[in-house]
Amino acid sequence: MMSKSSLLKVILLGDGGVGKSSLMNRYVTNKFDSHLFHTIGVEFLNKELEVDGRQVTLQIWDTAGQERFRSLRTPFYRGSDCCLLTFSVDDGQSFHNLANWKKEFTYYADVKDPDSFPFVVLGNKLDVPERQVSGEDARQWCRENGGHPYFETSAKDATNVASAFEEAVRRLIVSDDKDDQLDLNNTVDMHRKRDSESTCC
Ligand SMILES: Nc1nc2c(ncn2[C@@H]2O[C@H](COP(=O)(O)OP(=O)(O)OP(=O)(O)O)[C@@H](O)[C@H]2O)c(=O)[nH]1
Ligand SMILES: [Mg+2]
Repeated sequence: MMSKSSLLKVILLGDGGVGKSSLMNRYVTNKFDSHLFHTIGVEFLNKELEVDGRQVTLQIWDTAGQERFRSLRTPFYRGSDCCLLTFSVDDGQSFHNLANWKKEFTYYADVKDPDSFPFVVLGNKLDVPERQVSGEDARQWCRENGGHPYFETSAKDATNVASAFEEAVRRLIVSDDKDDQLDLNNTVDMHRKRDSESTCC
């Protein structure tokens, strides 16, 4: 049950250089640095926000995408409420690697039901004219791999960055309310069982 002001852990995964750190920095500090160093391990920033009337503290975990840092980042996957699978639209290989990132996350985060886990897919660097990945190909991948929401973003000019993070939170609120509804229904069922017991004696 999400308390009034809930802490939600969102993790950014994807190839080195696709723009994960830039997306986090743009969203939290509204800054963009065109000479960012590669992330080593993980870093996180918090952001308070209100989505559909709910106060949320978003804890955004930014991970190192380079293969050599795999052992440094994987211990931090557990406990994530949402995973932002990130590629850049000017890097076809980073798009083809999305499946590997999803598999790596599912394994190390010990996700019980990957089909219902909230993944959101981000195609970053929308501002770069030389696209290697079309929006249609990306949307098709999302449809065929779990119906994940897809956003095309630019950390450089801030296009769609806030809406991508807010959609991730919205998904969590919706799924949490569904869980609550399920809990509520179970409580009501329990009540009905007691009635039937009382009639049998
Ligand atoms: N044109 C453009 N450049 C971007 C964008 N986002 C990031 N970059 C640049 O791409 C390079 C890599 O960005 P990072 O944010 O460091 O990428 P990363 O995914 O964190 O990389 P790792 O830390 O190695 O995993 C940097 O030079 C950024 O300035 C974008 O939306 N548009
Ligand atoms: Mg980084």
